Amino acid sequence: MEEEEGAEAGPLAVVMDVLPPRMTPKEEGSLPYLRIKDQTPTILTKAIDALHRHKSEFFEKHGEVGTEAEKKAISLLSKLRNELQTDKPFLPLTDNCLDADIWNKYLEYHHTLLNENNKKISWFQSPWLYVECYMYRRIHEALVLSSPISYFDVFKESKERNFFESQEAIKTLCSYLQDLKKRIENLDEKQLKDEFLKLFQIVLWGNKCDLALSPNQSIPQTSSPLAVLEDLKPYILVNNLDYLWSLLISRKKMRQETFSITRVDFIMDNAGFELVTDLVMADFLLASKLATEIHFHGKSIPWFVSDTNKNDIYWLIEQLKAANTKCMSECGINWEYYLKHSWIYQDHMFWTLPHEYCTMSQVATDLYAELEKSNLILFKGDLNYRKLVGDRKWDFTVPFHQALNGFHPAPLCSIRTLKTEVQVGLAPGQGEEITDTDPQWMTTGKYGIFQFDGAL
Ligand SMILES: O=P(O)(O)OC[C@@]1(O)O[C@H](CO)[C@@H](O)[C@@H]1O
Ligand SMILES: [Mn+2]
Repeated sequence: MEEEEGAEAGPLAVVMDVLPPRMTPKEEGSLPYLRIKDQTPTILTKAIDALHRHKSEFFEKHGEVGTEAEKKAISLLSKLRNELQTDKPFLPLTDNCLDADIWNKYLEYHHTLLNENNKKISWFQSPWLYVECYMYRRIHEALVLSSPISYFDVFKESKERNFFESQEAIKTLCSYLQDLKKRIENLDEKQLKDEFLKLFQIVLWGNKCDLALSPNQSIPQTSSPLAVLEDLKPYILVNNLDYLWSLLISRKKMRQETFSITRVDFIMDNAGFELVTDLVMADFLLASKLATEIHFHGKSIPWFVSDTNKNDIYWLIEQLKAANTKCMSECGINWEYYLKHSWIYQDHMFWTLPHEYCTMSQVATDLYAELEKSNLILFKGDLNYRKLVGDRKWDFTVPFHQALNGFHPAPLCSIRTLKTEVQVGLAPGQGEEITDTDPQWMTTGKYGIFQFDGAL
């Protein structure tokens, strides 16, 4: 057990005096160790390759200054890769971005936690969540310091490739949505619930597609995403979708008398196919009147290779509008309109800090207050889950509510395929039973959860 860090958690330290230790790459052979050792250098190498490939574009746009900037960014990223591989201490950020101060304070704070046996804040000695987030922030710093090409997203091409390679699945989904919207008014409650459950499962399995886990390969959705849902049901380890349905349908029924709005927030994860599933779900929630207001929360900088930022959404919509399949272009036109008029896109810097979510009410008071206005917050993906439960070595049976450690802005649900060894809220014996038949169950993205917390 680890002592809670008062400086970071503030008053929370009083509520929770002991917490399980955080995941860390310290131990050779552990999953965090292997991911930092093998996967992150590959991600950096691919980022460097992306800059190389755009050399002539930088020259055409900016002349010699562009070429110099490309060289500078490459040398900063190579230096970063070297720091990582030789386990050098973390350096403070030197750019002038708004969050640099918070990052540097976080580094200082981790220094204050050090004791005799734990000598430095470095790539293999620090909490894994911090190490990974720090790497993506340093990649951003390398670009920021390389003006005039600071705008360049080193992961853009991989995100775009995922979209193109998932064309068939995207077409199937768009066509399904357009057809569903035509008949939605005539569905009875049971039929509507069936569609709700079906689309949410598509959203869940869409999270298999992240690119940080397999930097060398894109995982496109080639088969029909709808046809495989029944076969995948046994892999849903926690299924609280009924709570989500009860919450939204009861608000819809009572809305006339009591509630004026039902607000659903998506804390988004990956671009490409997964993003399409989010937009399909949002469109369905509004068309079915299960929700009246949708907020999307994206990342403000390139993050964990495939995470969605504002440009990725607008790029996707342009692609859909230009598609020569009617259902896709219709989705593109509708979603562009919704983003102008009703869907709200926000990208708070907190989402790209290394902090676990139980600190949000102190570190990002404004964002916490914003989320308190929601009626249901959907946290997409593995990284969001790690931040929700603090990336700690919890027992499988610890209740989700407890692992959230005081983070309860509104009813929330994690929708995540398992890619790291963090999981709470399982039935007694459930985790051990799966380990017997499938020892890799926590890391392959084969299993998923819909895990809800909140009052109904
Ligand atoms: O959040 P996502 O996109 O579902 O997954 C992100 C991820 O692949 O990146 C990290 C790689 O080590 C892990 O947190 C996780 O496995
Ligand atoms: Mn992601």
